[in-house]
Amino acid sequence: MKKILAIHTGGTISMSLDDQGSVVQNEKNPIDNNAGLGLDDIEVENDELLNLPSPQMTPATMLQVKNRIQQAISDGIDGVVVTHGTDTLEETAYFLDLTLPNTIPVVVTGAMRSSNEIGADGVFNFKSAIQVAASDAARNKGVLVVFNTGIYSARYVTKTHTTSVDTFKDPIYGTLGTVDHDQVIFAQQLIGSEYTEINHVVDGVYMVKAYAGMTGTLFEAIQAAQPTGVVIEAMGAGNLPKATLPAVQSLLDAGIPVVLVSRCFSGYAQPIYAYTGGGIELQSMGLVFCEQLNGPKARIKLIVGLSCGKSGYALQEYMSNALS
Ligand SMILES: NC(=O)C[C@H](N)C(=O)O
Repeated sequence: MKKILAIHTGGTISMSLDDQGSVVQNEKNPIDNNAGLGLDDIEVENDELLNLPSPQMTPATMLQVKNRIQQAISDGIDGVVVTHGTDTLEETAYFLDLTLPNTIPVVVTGAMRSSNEIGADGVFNFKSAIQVAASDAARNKGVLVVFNTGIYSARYVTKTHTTSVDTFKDPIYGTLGTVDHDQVIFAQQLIGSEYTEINHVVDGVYMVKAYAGMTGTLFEAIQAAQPTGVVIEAMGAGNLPKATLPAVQSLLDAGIPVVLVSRCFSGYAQPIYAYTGGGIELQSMGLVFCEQLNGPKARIKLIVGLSCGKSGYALQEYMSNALS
């Protein structure tokens, strides 16, 4: 019999609707008793590690989850499920993907409707995640996100809708697979995987989104805060308004790594344009293009890279390698 560890961290999956119609936290997690799962051939052990709405997750709490999983791997567990709030689920999932060895299945899930709402999706997603975590086919696929029958790579998956149960999508590659009743089916392989050992996380990695008419003000404020790194969600394929350039140059001159992604929902950030503020100029200034990641994920990767001591060329290579 496969043994799966379910690590609960909070979020709507652990919450319920009160008499006023507000979604509130519970002291006792309603899904940690395995009731109604109907999975007699899988042993599930529950660990209430955290009980946080996911906007309160931080890189430090992500590290706590990573350390708990690493301990479970040493203890010989067959697979791990992490339940999590959906707002920052993609960040924790990618953090785990970057920092855990790619061996046993590690599956992150959550819910969009709290436990006592009509059509609550928590138990269904929890069951699907356990099925994937217990599946041999899910090994060596990196950290996975299972939601509303879809199986996604943690590297690309993102929350696309504020309330729909069909919120998680991979805008570049689609699903890796699906959970259909008792079957776990994979249609795609994971290409490339790299894991980085860390035992602490750096602070001071900021993220800012570009907009029409942007000037250097936000970059100056960030520089005044003595950042360890900056991620910019640039426009289109990777361009910035020219009024931002002196302040961005000043960050680079101070030796602060500045990573560029696109603010577009899908596609790749690439140095294509040669006009002032275009990607070609930004790359020659020293900004690092991070091709396929969205802003929050590029920020997680920069935190992981800096936390394991990477700098200079090694950090640039790490950030621009699309397959880790
Ligand atoms: N659906 C959810 O889990 C959203 C909730 N605000 C959270 O992330 O904790």
